[in-house]
Amino acid sequence: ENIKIVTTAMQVPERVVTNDELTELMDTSDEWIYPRTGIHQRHVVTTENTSDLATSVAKKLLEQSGWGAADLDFIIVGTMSPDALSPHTAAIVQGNIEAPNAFAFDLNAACSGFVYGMSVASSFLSSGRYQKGMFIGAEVLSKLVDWKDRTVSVLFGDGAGGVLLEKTDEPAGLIAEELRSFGDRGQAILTGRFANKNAFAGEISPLDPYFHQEGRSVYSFATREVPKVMKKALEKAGLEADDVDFYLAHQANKRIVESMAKNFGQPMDKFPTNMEEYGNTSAGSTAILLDELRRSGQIKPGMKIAFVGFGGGLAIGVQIWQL
Ligand SMILES: O=C(O)C1CCN(c2ccc(-c3cc(CO)ccc3Cl)cn2)CC1
Repeated sequence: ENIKIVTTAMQVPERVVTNDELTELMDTSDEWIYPRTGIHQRHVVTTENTSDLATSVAKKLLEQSGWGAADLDFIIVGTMSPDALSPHTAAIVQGNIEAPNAFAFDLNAACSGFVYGMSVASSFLSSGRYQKGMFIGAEVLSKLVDWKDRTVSVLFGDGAGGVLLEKTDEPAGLIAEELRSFGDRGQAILTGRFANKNAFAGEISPLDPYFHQEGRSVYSFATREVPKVMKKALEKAGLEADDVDFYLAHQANKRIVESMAKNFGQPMDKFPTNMEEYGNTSAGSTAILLDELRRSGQIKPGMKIAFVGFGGGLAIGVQIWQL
């Protein structure tokens, strides 16, 4: 079954925080942050929560496509920073845009959330059970980091991006995917841990809920394991690296994206980056990049695009699409 990405949209909070502004909060500098990460600034919420960013994306998607909210069969939100466990963020969006025929749920695959979400959404459509769907990657990571911890708070940003998908007769759709998990290495990226406090467990030491990562081991995970998964997806697609027009990699770290491009012998302009502006927005990052490239006309129908997610879990997801 063929599937079309009908349109894309993004939403980032107004408030920009530059590396220089962070030096007022903690002992850091642009000279430390930028060379290691490629990040100059990030957008941070002031009043909005994850569902607000996602709702803005949803409204733009409907406006741009001419679809009515009642046309939607489902709304999936990929997030590791939901407003709450209940109601889940996708349900809040469904209520906000008044989409009576859409069932909604969140999925959490951390920074692979966009790819895993596109996999689930496209599978719903390929099954023939549903016709029109919305997938949004949305994060407010600023609530998960300790803003006194300069090793991680400088890496992340808030933002959301999404797509509308529908079945089509056109020769467009998912060509191949490879989704992998590495649960044995999960301790390398931690956040949002909360301790059990039931009346029967006796004294439990509280867990700190903040973001912690073993930068070096995640870095080597990303540079060693991700290329293997990309090669597997290309193999399944019967494609060579040169056949793909753009590789949209999770925007965690510019050095990692550069090493991927080098690994595949591709020019950097096939591995566009925008972490300079947004930092790492986890499940939002690939969707935001896709929207910017579609709006600038760099990504067009007929192209072959690879989405490459990697991060918390640890997990990796690669999908190759024919637009
Ligand atoms: O300390 C240093 O010199 C540097 C500072 C920057 N580093 C890293 C390492 C890993 C990540 C990362 C994080 C996530 C979590 O969403 C997902 C995916 C990745 Cl690849 C981001 N930055 C390496 C060490």
